[in-house]
Amino acid sequence: MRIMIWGSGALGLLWARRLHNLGADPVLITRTGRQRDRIREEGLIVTDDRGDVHRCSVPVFTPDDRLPRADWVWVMVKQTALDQVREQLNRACGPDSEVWLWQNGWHPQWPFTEGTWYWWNTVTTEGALRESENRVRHTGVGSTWVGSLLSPTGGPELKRLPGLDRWVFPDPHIRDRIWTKLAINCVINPLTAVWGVKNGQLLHCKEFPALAKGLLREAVEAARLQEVCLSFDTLWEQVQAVCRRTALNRSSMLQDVESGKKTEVDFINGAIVRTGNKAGIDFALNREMVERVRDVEGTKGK
Ligand SMILES: NC(=O)C1=CN([C@@H]2O[C@H](COP(=O)(O)OP(=O)(O)OC[C@H]3O[C@@H](n4cnc5c(N)ncnc54)[C@H](OP(=O)(O)O)[C@@H]3O)[C@@H](O)[C@H]2O)C=CC1
Ligand SMILES: CC(C)(CO)C(=O)C(=O)O
Repeated sequence: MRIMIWGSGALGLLWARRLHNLGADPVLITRTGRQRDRIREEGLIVTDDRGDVHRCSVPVFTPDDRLPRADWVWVMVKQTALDQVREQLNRACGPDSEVWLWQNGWHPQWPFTEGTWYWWNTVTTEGALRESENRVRHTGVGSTWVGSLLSPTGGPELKRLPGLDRWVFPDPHIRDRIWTKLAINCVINPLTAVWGVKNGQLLHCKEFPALAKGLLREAVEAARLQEVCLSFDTLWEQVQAVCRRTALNRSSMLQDVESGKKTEVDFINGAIVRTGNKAGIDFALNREMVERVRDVEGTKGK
């Protein structure tokens, strides 16, 4: 069973070690030759959730190397790189390959259908932080769900990798789960990025409750347009719970802003705005978040 992890960032490095431990045959893909060579020379180093440090080595390539065929390709790049990777996948996918998409947010062309391969979407509540080219820290133990956006009964055969079912669960309603996470992210991510605060600090900001509830109301309405039924009250509870549980974390959007990278805002708040636009509705608060995050993107050095 060969699983190719396309994208050697936080999630990719975390899962490479986990798959290695499960006895799978993981292969990592890095964007740059520099990261590939570093992982080849030094291995990858994972600090687990208890603070113990583990080292392991796995085969690693760049997309331009000659790639082995993979049974499953786990695409673990940000949404901002997904279109580029999509065009490169035939370098590793055969007719029977299955592609798992691990991104937060909603891509405007989902569900993907190109190629002969199956496309699966996942949602994960794991937390991982990349500390260097070959080092990652497991910051939060969570679970992962996988399913098909096209058919509730579709999904990968998880038994192909014994032990995987400890972390990954089939979900016939993966669209609902994606939109639930997107709704939570549409509040926490832009506000932490724009105000420059950690997740827990949001709860102490005076403007937070009104703004968060306004963003959530729009998210619930957008989800309805995507045929997903979300409960506003449940989401508001979940947002506050995530802020408390991850109080000391810098959201992924804040981290991207701080390191001068493009954020995933177009696929989170932007997905809500686009869904509204198609129905002739202006989701003004989410639109404002897209604009405000774009304003701070690129203002900090790399
Ligand atoms: N980290 C987490 O805890 C969680 C992340 N997610 C989601 O998972 C996705 C991945 O997140 P995360 O791992 O944190 O992101 P990272 O930015 O840490 O990693 C993404 C990796 O993709 C690489 N990459 C970009 N373009 C290519 C390419 N063309 N070919 C190969 N590799 C490429 C980047 O390389 P380079 O650095 O060289 O640009 C980087 O190493 C995101 O959508 C995120 O929202 C979801 C839940 C939790
Ligand atoms: C849940 C949250 C907000 C945790 O930081 C997250 O998913 C992110 O940072 O992208």
